[in-house]
Amino acid sequence: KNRNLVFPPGPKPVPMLGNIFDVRAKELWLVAREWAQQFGDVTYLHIFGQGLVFLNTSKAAFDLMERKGSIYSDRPPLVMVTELCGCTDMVAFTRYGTGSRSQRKLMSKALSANAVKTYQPLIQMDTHHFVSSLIQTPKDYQKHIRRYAGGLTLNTIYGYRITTNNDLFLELAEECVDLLANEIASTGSMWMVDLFPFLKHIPEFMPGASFKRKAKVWKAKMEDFVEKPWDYFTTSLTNGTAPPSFCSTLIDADSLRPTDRESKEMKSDLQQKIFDLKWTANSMYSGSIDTTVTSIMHFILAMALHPEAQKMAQEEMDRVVLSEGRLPTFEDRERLPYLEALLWETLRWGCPVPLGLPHRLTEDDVYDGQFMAKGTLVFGNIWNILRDESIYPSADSFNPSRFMPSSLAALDESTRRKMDPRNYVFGFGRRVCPGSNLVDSSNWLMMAMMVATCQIGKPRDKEGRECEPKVEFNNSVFRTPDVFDCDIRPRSDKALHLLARAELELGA
Ligand code: HEM
Repeated sequence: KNRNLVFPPGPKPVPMLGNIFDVRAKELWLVAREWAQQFGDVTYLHIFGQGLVFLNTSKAAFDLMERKGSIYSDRPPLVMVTELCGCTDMVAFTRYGTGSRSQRKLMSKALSANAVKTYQPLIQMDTHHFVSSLIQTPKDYQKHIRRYAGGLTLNTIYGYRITTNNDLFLELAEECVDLLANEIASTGSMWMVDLFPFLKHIPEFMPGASFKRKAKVWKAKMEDFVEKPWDYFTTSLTNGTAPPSFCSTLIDADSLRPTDRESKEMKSDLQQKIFDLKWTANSMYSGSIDTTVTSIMHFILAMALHPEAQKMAQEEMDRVVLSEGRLPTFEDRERLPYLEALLWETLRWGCPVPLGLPHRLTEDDVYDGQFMAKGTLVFGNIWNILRDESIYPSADSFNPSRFMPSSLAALDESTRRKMDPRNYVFGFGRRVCPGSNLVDSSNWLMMAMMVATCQIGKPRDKEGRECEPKVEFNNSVFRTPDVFDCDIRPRSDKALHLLARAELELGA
């Protein structure tokens, strides 16, 4: 409409196809950072005319996704994820409107800072169990982390207790979350059917319709992922054996057995409530597993690669907590500033979801004289923001001291506020991650317990010499390291003794 308006700058597209050859499925954030360095605050690309925008600075991300939240909060209408694989009502994919709002309301209730306090005993028990298993079989560290992450959510959400690393619900969840992140809704590779929705009508047997055959298999898995834990919950609720959980606080057994006394409207309200609850529960479950696993793996990696940071955290822990003959609890948080700094730096350095999830623009917009069309997919370039040298000098290095009160005190208030990585790692605006309070608590205790009881180092060769671990990232949405070699052992007999005693006390 206005010929003076230009799109934001970006890599040169080829005719018709656009930037299809610039966008890659794995570690797209590395290329997105190079674009940020070349093109500035905002990068624009298109694939077959579908606009993609990367907001490369905290200012651009807040100006648009926060301040203009009413038009930057939709999600893309992905045909493959929603219509073909049946995930329309998973919160991360819900369109902006009443559906996503009512589910988010339920989640903010369940995951508010106050509500999370009520989960602390459970978090404590699962964390102790995790650390004990880690010390017993350190080589299986990734399996233990997965069990911890899945177990904690299954327990808090459905009241389901995992008893083995091969639990069926856990395996199903892992498979489905992996499919979602790396196949069905992978950030860097789009399905043709998402760009050309009419393709969904191609019959399954036709050449080129392999996506439909895949979707059929995946849809069945996704149904199990949503229904099976829910069935477990409703059965235990009607049997009267359900322990307290997110679901049990929001619905009672009588509501699951509607009688003839209820009017049609009451029945349909109830059905809607059950539907919302079932999908909200699944959304929290699916949203928490890979992100939690990723952030804990980053911590183990950081400790293996940076012994000086581990030593400082251990010295603080010994002085403040272990000297009192006990292990850390949530009450110690204020008195452990280095551990706090370690938590922040691990989130910043590791950056579990480097490009967040795409937001969809619902009206044409102009930012700094640059035009963005309705329908553009907008990514907060969290990776680039957390490596901004003006906020985090020597941004590629792991340096928790940058967040110590003494370093922060030397900065002005606005820079201090800007530095907190929790402003960015959980995304932006009205779709910001609802799990941040839970992560803040559970990751803190996890790190505190590992610092108190474990010695984490680089792997050793046959002669016992330290060697560099091979670290690779092969994911598309989450920055999860592939399993890497490392050396994890108990810190001391004292730590082992305290752990055994605490486990007895907690009944973990
Ligand atoms: C270190 C851990 C975590 C990180 C770094 C993280 C990060 C994120 C990010 C970047 C987003 C996208 C936000 C946006 O679109 O702007 C997101 C969305 C989401 N997260 Fe998390 N998350 C974590 C843990 C969790 C946990 C523990 C839960 C649940 C208990 C959870 C549930 C969700 C859900 C349901 C969404 C979709 C929200 C929506 O679309 O409205 N996340 N998360």
